[in-house]
Formats: sequence, structure tokens, C-alpha cells
Amino acid sequence: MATSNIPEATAKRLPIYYRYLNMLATAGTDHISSTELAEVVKIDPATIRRDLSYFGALGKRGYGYNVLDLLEFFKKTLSQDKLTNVALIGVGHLGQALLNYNFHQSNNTRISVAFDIDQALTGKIQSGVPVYPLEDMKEQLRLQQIKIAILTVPIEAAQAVTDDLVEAGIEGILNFTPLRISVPKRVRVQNVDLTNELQTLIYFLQHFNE
Ligand SMILES: NC(=O)c1ccc[n+]([C@@H]2O[C@H](COP(=O)([O-])OP(=O)(O)OC[C@H]3O[C@@H](n4cnc5c(N)ncnc54)[C@H](O)[C@@H]3O)[C@@H](O)[C@H]2O)c1
Repeated sequence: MATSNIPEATAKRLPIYYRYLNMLATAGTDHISSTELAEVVKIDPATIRRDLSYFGALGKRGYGYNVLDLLEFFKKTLSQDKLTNVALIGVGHLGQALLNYNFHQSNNTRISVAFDIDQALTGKIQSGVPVYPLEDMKEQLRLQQIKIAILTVPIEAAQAVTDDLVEAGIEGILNFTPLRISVPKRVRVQNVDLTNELQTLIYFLQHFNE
């Protein structure tokens, strides 16, 4: 099955599988059953088998999955076999935290450039990443062929910055702002909202705890 046709819920679990397979490979595990993998990643074995079946028969009955083969497969599927450069827009409290973190767990995804309107921040290198003035954004994104941006600007600036990102050819936006930004169909937006996550957790604790 083409990877673009897999269910979104499956797609969201792929990085989890990838991370744990990396750990298993580092620990020298050469094969693993879906039940063992389920224990490690805390996802039920039937879901794991179904998720992996979307990509063809990757496991062998009675043997399970070859860790290195599976890892290699996910590396390609998640484009982790090549470096993906990402831009950060808005180097405030949240933006600086992301710059500091800079996806250290992954060797293949990194924030390589940042933009802000605050002159106290621009023209400097922060956590190894150059911070440019917003005026340079479109030109730099095109020049550096960056297709993914992380949006950490105040809500009032979110749509205008998004419009510029779209104009510069960005294809994916990780949106931390509370605004549901409008983009053309070709652009994919992934919203991240820690307040929602916390409220969901509180809801589950209140309604589903015995
Ligand atoms: N999703 C979440 O879980 C979560 C958590 C915290 C904050 N946020 C959101 O993230 C955003 C940033 O929060 P913060 O606390 O870092 O704010 P902040 O005020 O500390 O930082 C915002 C930064 O954006 C810059 N900026 C303003 N207008 C800009 C523009 N047009 N172009 C480029 N840069 C611009 C500012 O100079 C500043 O450096 C806000 O929208 C906030 O609501 C989301």
C-alpha cells in the first residue's frame, strides 16, 4: 500500500516505533515479536501488527520482526535517512526552548535557521542557529530550500507570517500558536497545544480512573 494512504493514527505512531527500534538496535536486540514490541512501546500487539501490515509483510511468523530491517525501513519511510532542515519563526520563550533542544534525539532533523522581528535577537547565533530578521525570511527559505517551519510567534502575527511562509514555498508547518491558521491545500499543518494535552489528561483522570 502506498504510504500516503495509511491512516493518520498509524502515521502518528511511526515515530514512536522508530524511536524504540533505534533503542533496541543500540542495545543489540536483533529480532522482536509484536508482543515484545508492544510491551516496550505500550501499544497493543494487534495495533502494531495492523500498523506494520500497511507496509507489507515485514514480520515472519514464529520469528517476529528483524530489528535492523524494520529500523532501516522506518528510517526511509520517515525520511530519517537524510537530513531535514527546519526553520523556526519567533525566538521568544518557546522558540528559545526549542532552539536549545533542537531535536537532539534525532540526528536527522534540526532547526537550521530562525527568524524574529526583535533586533535584540537578530544577527546573532543562538544555540548554534543563526537568527535572521523577518524581512530576510522568504529569501532565506528559498535559498536554503527549507520546506518545514515551526511557528512560535504571538497569535496576532500568526496568519501574516503563515502567508509569507506559504509564499516562500513552505510545505509543512508545526503550529504552536493557538490560532487555527489558514493555508492552501498543498500545505500540511500540525497543531501542537500543550494546554489541550493537559486538559485531555485531566479529563481522562476524572472520567476513566477507577
Ligand atoms: N502550543 C503550546 O503548547 C504553546 C505553549 C506556549 C506558548 N505557545 C504559543 O507560542 C507562541 C509564542 O509564545 P512565547 O511564550 O514564546 O511568546 P514570546 O512573546 O516570548 O515570543 C514570541 C517571539 O515572536 C517574535 N515575533 C513577534 N512577531 C513576530 C513576527 N511577525 N515574525 C517573527 N517573529 C515575531 C517576538 O519578537 C518574540 O521573540 C504564542 O503564540 C503562544 O501562545 C504555545
